[in-house]
Amino acid sequence: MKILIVGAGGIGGYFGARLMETGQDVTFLVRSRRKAQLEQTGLNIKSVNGDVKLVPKLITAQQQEEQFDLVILTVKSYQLEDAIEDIRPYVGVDGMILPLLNGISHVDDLVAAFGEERVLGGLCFIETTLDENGTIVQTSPMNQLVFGERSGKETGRILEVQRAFEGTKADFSLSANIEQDMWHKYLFITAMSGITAAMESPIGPIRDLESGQRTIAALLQELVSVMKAIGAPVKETIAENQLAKINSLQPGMKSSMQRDMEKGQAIEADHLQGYLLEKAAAEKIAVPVLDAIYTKLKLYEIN
Ligand SMILES: NC(=O)C1=CN([C@@H]2O[C@H](COP(=O)(O)OP(=O)(O)OC[C@H]3O[C@@H](n4cnc5c(N)ncnc54)[C@H](OP(=O)(O)O)[C@@H]3O)[C@@H](O)[C@H]2O)C=CC1
Ligand SMILES: CC(C)(CO)C(=O)C(=O)O
Repeated sequence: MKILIVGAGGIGGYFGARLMETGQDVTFLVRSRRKAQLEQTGLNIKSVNGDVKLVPKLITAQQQEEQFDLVILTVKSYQLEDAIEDIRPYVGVDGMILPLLNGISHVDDLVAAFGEERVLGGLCFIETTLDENGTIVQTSPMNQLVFGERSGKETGRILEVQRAFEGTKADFSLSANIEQDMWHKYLFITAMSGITAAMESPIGPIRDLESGQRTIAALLQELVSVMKAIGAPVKETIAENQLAKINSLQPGMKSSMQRDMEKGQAIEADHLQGYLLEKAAAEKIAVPVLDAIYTKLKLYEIN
């Protein structure tokens, strides 16, 4: 299977490298600055699951006519619009697009651009960031990528993808309910990134405070009310489940949004918190904790 990974950043570089290690035919679509860096340094992963240095196959937009069976999209939400145009020539008529972005609304954008059939569901649980040399640093053991047909069907093509993902050092799992998994991850990350980024602290010290526990629980309840009001396929007990998950994370865990803020980089506030805030307004649901967190994130963006 010919695989194109769009972006060789934290998650794209990591999962791409894990696939390269098993001999998969992986190419990275990158922009010129990252291309020059990767040509000089190679693709370097420093990981609790095993370090690796590889020589990646690289292409840039409009460089060639080649088409790919599977396009794995790993850009940030605010880079999606450009990325959609850049990948158009590379998506074959039977090609599949597997987005790994946090959030949900990118699925609609991809379906609008490429059609229902082309777009799979996907998400990942991993903590990665790039250091000053462009090395991908992965700090906690979890490195899970979940994928599936959005219809939930076990199609021939999804089983082929599953075969291509076998035998890696990461945990690639096929889901029969990826739509729901994506909403659950969206709930988790909107709460986790909002809380850690707004409080400027890893999760441990926040949740150790009673007021921190109450804030996290209240935020989860608000987010779930909005999701249920707009008909998202979330489980009845999901707020409690996600609170338990947040309480079981390693205390030093940070979100990628928080790491981006620490580096002074752009954040995905509108794609994550902002999208649900808009839906809350449309549904006339009060979301005071989400309001406060979003305000803090917007102030970061403005300043
Ligand atoms: N990092 C993490 O721990 C996790 C992140 N996520 C989610 O995954 C997504 C990606 O995050 P992350 O990997 O951290 O982000 P990064 O910024 O590390 O990586 C994104 C990469 O995409 C590249 N890119 C952007 N646009 C294009 C384009 N048009 N063509 C080619 N390359 C492009 C960027 O390249 P350039 O250098 O040129 O800007 C950059 O290297 C986000 O939605 C995030 O929320 C999900 C789980 C965990
Ligand atoms: C919380 C985490 C690390 C889980 O994958 C994540 O998705 C992010 O920070 O973007």
